Amino acid sequence: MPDQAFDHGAAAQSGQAGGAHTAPPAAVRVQGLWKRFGEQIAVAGIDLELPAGKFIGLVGPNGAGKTTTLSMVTGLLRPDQGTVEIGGHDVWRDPVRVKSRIGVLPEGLRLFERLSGRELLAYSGRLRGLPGAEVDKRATQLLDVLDLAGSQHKLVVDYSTGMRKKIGLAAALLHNPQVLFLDEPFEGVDPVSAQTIRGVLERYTASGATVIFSSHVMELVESLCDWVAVMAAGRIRAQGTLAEVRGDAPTLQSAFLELVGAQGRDAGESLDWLGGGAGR
Ligand SMILES: Nc1ncnc2c1ncn2[C@@H]1O[C@H](COP(=O)(O)OP(=O)(O)OP(=O)(O)O)[C@@H](O)[C@H]1O
Repeated sequence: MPDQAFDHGAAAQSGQAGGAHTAPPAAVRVQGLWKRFGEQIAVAGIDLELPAGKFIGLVGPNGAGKTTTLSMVTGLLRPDQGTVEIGGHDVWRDPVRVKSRIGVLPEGLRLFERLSGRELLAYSGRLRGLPGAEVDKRATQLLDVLDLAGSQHKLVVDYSTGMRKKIGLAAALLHNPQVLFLDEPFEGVDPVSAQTIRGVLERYTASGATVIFSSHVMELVESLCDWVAVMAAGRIRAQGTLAEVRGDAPTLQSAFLELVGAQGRDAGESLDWLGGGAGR
C-alpha cells in the first residue's frame, strides 16, 4: 500500500473549495506551466488537477507537448513558468521529498546497459535507500510477474524493446511510489507483454496509487483510464472522467479528433503520384 499520509497532504493542500466529499484529492496539481524552446512554445500555460487513485491518460497528437509536460511535472525539465505540486509538495522547491514518492518511466529511457536486469533492480533499490534483502525480495517478485525471471542475468544491452520497458517499469515500481508516471509505456510492446504490464498497473492502482501515462493510442486509453486529459499544441483541451471527455461522441477517438481539430484531413489530390499503376 502506498504511503497514504502523502496523499492526505495533497487533499489538505489542494484547496478544494466546497469542502468535504466534492472531488477526489489531487495527486498532481499543475498551475500556469510554460515551456518554450527558442521560437517553439511546447507547453503554453497549462493547468491540471489530476485526482489520486486513478488511472490517468494524458493524450494528444505528435508534438502536443505531452513529454515536455511529464518531464516538467517529474522534475526532469525546469519550467519557464508555473508550479507543479505532487501530493501537496512543490516539485521544484522540494525535489528530494517528491522524487522519493514518485516512479518515472521516461520516453527514450536510458538504462545502465552493462548491468543485468537483476543488477539494475538491485542498484535502483539501493539508490532508493531500501535494505538489500527487501530489494532482493521485491526484485524477484517483479521479475517473476513481468515475465523477466528467465532473462534476469542477461545484460540490459541485449534486452528487446519490450523487455527494456518492463525492466524500466520494475525499476520505477521497486520503491512502491505513490504516483507513477509513464511516457508511452506500451510503445513497441507486444500484446502479451502489454497485457502483463496492464495487469501490474491495474493491481497497483487498486491499492490506491495513481498512474499517469501519456499515449496517442485512444483505444488503449479508453480501455485503461478512468480519467483523461487531452492536450494539443501545448494546451489542455479537455480534462475529466472518461465519460465527461467523451461527451456525446461514440468513442474517445472521435471526441479526441474533434477536440484537437483534426477531423477530415485527407490527402485529397496531393498524393496523386502515390500508388501502383498510374504515371509509370
Ligand atoms: N529539447 C527540445 N528542443 C526544441 N524543441 C523541442 C524540444 N523538446 C520538445 N520540443 C518541441 O516541443 C513540442 C512538443 O514536443 P513533445 O515531445 O513534448 O510532444 P509530445 O506530445 O510528447 O509528442 P509525441 O507524441 O510525438 O512524442 C514539439 O514541437 C517539439 O518539437
